[in-house]
Amino acid sequence: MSDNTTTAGEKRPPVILCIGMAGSGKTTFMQRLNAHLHTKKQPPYILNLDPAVAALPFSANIDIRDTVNYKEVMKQYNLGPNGGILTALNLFTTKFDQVLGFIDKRAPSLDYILVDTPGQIEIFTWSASGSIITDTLAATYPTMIAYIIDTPRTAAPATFMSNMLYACSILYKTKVPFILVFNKTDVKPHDFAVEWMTDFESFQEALQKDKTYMSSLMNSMSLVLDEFYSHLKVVGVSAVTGAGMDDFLKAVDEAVVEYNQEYKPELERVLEERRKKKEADKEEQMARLMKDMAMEEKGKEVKFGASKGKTPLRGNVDEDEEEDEDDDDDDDYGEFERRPRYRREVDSDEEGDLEAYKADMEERRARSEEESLKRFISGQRLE
Ligand SMILES: Nc1nc2c(ncn2[C@@H]2O[C@H](COP(=O)(O)OP(=O)(O)OP(=O)(O)O)[C@@H](O)[C@H]2O)c(=O)[nH]1
Repeated sequence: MSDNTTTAGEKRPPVILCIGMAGSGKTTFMQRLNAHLHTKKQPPYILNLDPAVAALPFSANIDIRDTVNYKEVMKQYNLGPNGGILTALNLFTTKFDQVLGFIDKRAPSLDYILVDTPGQIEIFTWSASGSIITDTLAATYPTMIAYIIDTPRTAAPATFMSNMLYACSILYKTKVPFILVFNKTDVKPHDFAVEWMTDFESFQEALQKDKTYMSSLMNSMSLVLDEFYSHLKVVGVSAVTGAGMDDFLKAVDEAVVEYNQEYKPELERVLEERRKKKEADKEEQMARLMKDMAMEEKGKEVKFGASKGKTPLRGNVDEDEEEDEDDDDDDDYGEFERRPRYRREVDSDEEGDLEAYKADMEERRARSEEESLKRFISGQRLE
């Protein structure tokens, strides 16, 4: 058994997301795995995310079809089958926090959580809801992708390459541990695939036999895939006979270790970075707010005099400062536009208004609490 408990002793069963091209045997594989785990007395918790599946050969604990009627969605939104499946998945994703709540409650008694995805692979792998579901699960549970491949149909180098490129794109998009499951090995063993993935030259040889214009393109792409193969776990299974199921569970254990050693620390680093950025943003906003408030206070003060029909004077200028004003105009005011107006009006014998204003200010000062007074003064005093 894998180490799937946290340091706090909470059990975190692995989540296996089954993904595969239509007809690769995804549903049959899920059925087989479910039966296999039942015989091992480790019944899995199953989520079905395919709203269009007519009948499931196993019972799902949470079924998207119980929440969203995909045919109704098609009718209501005037959509085709793919649009209907995508919209149904989107609607379901809006409730995924509740789904997670159910899983969290059951998690301590579980060993595995299996997720079946829509047959139209791109609806899950390239949709926002697919990413949200994967990321949400991976934030809490050791989550991995089991990419089901139809082995007999992948025996040609060109289809093999296409399938690998697709798998590669999913791996780099989700970043969770990845298990390549070569299914239908009862029809064709997957040894050729393992050889192509481990021995670059043997794949080159196979490519030589392909005389189409694609072969040179594939030649160069196979070089790129070399690095990708090193991140994969590969197993061969037969969903029909049950062969290879224990190998698959071993790969799951390895994927849990990989999740804990690579994905989780990276996730924590990203979360920490986000938290720090949020904090910095908050501080910046606060600083801006304080600055704006100080400006507002200045503005209010001008209105204060004006609203009483008085000279729109700048605030608590004490006498010493007033005396200084003639000497260093620019230093005191900088670009403060109200300054010339004040000077002009004081110069035009409005000392009466000034006296009234000062008395008013004294009254205000007396009413204010010490703290707000300090803020007021520091906001208004001329440096
Ligand atoms: N010989 C053999 N046939 C298999 C195996 N797994 C699945 N099949 C057959 O492959 C066909 C497709 O299997 P499904 O499980 O429906 O495939 P799927 O990927 O779920 O298909 P969608 O529902 O279209 O996504 C069925 O006829 C299965 O019986 C296997 O291991 N060996």
